[in-house]
Parts: sequence; C-alpha cells; structure tokens
Amino acid sequence: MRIPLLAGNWKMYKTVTEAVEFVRGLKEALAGVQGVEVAVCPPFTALYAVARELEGSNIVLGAQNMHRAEEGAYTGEISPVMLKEIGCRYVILGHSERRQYFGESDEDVNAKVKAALKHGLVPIVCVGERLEEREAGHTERVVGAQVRRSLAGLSGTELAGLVVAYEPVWAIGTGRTASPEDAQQVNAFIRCLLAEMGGQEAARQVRIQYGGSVKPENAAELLGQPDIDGALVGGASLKVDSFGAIVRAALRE
Ligand SMILES: O=C(CO)COP(=O)(O)O
Repeated sequence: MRIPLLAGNWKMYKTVTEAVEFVRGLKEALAGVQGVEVAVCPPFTALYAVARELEGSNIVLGAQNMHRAEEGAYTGEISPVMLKEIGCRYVILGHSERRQYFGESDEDVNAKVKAALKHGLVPIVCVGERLEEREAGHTERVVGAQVRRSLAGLSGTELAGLVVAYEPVWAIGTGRTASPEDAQQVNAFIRCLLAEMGGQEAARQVRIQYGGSVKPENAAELLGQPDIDGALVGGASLKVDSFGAIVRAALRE
C-alpha cells in the first residue's frame, strides 16, 4: 500500500511570523489524522522556525529547491546538508517554475536528485507538459523525456523511495485542473515508465502525486484514482481550511 502524500508548496508566500501562525493552526486541524502523510514546504527563511513548531506533530517538513553541491562558493544557494540538518524530510526538485524562470534543465534536476538521495532527503521530482505540448498531442513524449532524464542512473531501490509529482504546467495557478481521467492516464504512464527503468517492484512502491489547481472541491475525485498517490498543492495549501479539507479528502479515499 502506498501512503498518500499531501504536500503544500507555499512558493514565495508567508513570512516567518505568518508561517508559524499557519502551522499552529494546521497542527490543530490535523491532530490525530493518520493514514496519510502531510508535508509543508515553506520558503527557506521560515524552515527553521517551522521545523521547531512541527516537532512531535504528524506533519513533516520539505524545502522547495536546493543546490546540488554540499557546500561551496555559490552565493544565494542552499545545500542538501543544510536542509537535512534543519529537519527537512522532502525537497521539491524541478518544479516547472524553477524550469521556466530559473532555467533548470533535466540534467540539473538529475544532479540535484542524486545529491538529495545521498544526503537522506526524499526528492519530490516535478514533471509536466505545457499547454501547447498537450494540444499537439505530445504529453507522453514530453513527460516521458523529463522522467527518463531527471531520474537517469538511479537504482530500482532509489526510484522506489522517491516521489514524482505530475504537474501539467497549464493547470498550475490557473484554476484549470486536469480531469481525474487525464491525470490518472499520465500518472499510470509514468508508473509504466518507472517499471521499465527500475523494475515492477520499484514502480509498485513509488508515489506519484498530481499537482495543479488542486482544491477541496476536486481533491476527492483526483485522489480516488488508482495511480494518484497524493497531491502537491500550491494556492490551496496556504489556508488551513482548504489544505485541511484536501487532507481529509485523501483520508476518505
Ligand atoms: O505548482 C503547484 C504545486 O507545486 C500547483 O499550484 P496551484 O495548486 O496553485 O495550482
């Protein structure tokens, strides 16, 4: 059984004060919740304070990005060692906003994935097609290439332990969600590909999330699909009520 992972990607939202206040509310809202894993991924500045606030709770911590090197002269960057020490379990890698605005390639993502695994962080590796690619019928070709390149050179055991997030770019922050059937189809395709890359057992274990305008109203149907093992939530993860409702939708499924 794959335990669904509901992760909130806060992007560049919330000061330290706002983050701590939010997490206090979320802890209360999710007290006693079991059977799903819940993670929050605040901006770097709030990680330390949020980590302290989460101690002893059923919510875990993730970061939104990292550098591939352990340390070095890379002004403005954060290393996997730093994230691990602060208490992160997850790190989002290759988010489409990183690819689009910061020029991250699949090769960059691959190097970061390997560095994350080396330091005991679980990567949440994001893939997804743009609107024109979907409309041209190239979704599987684009997503397939991203998966193959971003996860190249990993063993079956390594693949089994990570998380892939299918996030169609046209559904991010637009209010436009992939239909549950479309999302299921791509997630199942990714799982097949991972079976080719790392074997059936790895494919059976790896968790594949869906992301892109997930909200309380559509969460249950998306999370009810057999190959959707949780959600990577942007906007709706910034409010306790909406994120809590999405977590509860996963519990029902
Ligand atoms: O990019 C996302 C999560 O990583 C999705 O963002 P929205 O949920 O705001 O569409």
